[in-house]
Amino acid sequence: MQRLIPVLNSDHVPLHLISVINTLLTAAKEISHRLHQGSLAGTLGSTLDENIQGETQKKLDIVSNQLIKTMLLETNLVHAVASEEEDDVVMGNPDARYLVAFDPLDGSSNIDINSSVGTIFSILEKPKHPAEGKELFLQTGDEQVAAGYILYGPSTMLVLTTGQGVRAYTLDHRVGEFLLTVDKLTIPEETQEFAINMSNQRFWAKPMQAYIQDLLAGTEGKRQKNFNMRWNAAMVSDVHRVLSRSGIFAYPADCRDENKPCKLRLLYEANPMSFIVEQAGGKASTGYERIMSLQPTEIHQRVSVIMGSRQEVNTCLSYYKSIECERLDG
Ligand SMILES: O=P(O)(O)OC[C@H]1O[C@](O)(COP(=O)(O)O)[C@@H](O)[C@@H]1O
Ligand SMILES: [Mg+2]
Ligand SMILES: [Mg+2]
Repeated sequence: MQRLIPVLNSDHVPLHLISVINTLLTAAKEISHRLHQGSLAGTLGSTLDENIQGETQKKLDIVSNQLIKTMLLETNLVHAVASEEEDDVVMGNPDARYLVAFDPLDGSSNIDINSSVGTIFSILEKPKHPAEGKELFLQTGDEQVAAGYILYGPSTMLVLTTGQGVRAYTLDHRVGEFLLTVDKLTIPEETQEFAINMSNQRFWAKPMQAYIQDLLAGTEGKRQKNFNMRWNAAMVSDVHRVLSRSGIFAYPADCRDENKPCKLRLLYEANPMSFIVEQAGGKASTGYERIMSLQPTEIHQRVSVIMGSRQEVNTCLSYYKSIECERLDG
């Protein structure tokens, strides 16, 4: 089985970019170790703090953030980092080329129940125009030069794209290396499986309500087939299932809180996962526009997300085209 770095070399990925990816993986191996130690590592549970978005921080959110941030900045290859768990951008080497945005631990409510979580990252280059601080990261998803996630499940996996398709690697704990286990990940175009938090149903806009209603109607309804539902409550593992065996994943805008209509973050979650999904032949949209074409205005911006099997996403989007209603995400 091939190791990660020779694969990236054969894809002609620039050496400094390989080093940045490799640094992220060094941090991920440490996170994986601490997760596997569970209570023994003394890092389960919450802190008394909240992040900038008012969410309770788990101890492992903080530890993972610290590990990734410090290791990346120590390389001297990173110009700045932006993290879900940091209020502001953290500056690194002024002469370096790369910017890394990351969600250090995704699905962190799963930590204390010993269920799957992940790390998501997006790598950009310093823009050509003069920019400072947050402005550096206000680039569309199309500008990403690499994106990936590490899924800490029964095995620890890396799913990575540098814009040449998607490959999956599995961490061999005995040698401490990620080994290539899927050379070309592709999402089947059609599916009979969906992933959405159904408890928010009454708060969705009409198009999503109507679409899900037709899925639930099964063979007796318009779709004339039964659909299965799965929800792990960690985007990484829900999207990983979609990548592995087809499906549609959605966290649409809703009207629970008018100040926060969307849950998932554009820079740390939606853009990197959209890059991976599109590179695997799938599709990713807000319901109205392609996620990777959105011009970010804030680093912690949130966005409505619908992604997965191409034909199924198109079917879902047809409801947004045909049913008129006010947009909940403004
Ligand atoms: O609590 P819910 O509605 O099930 O939401 C789960 C969603 O929230 C998230 O956990 C948010 O990520 P964080 O844990 O990084 O805040 C997503 O991974 C997941 O899709
Ligand atoms: Mg997350
Ligand atoms: Mg997180």
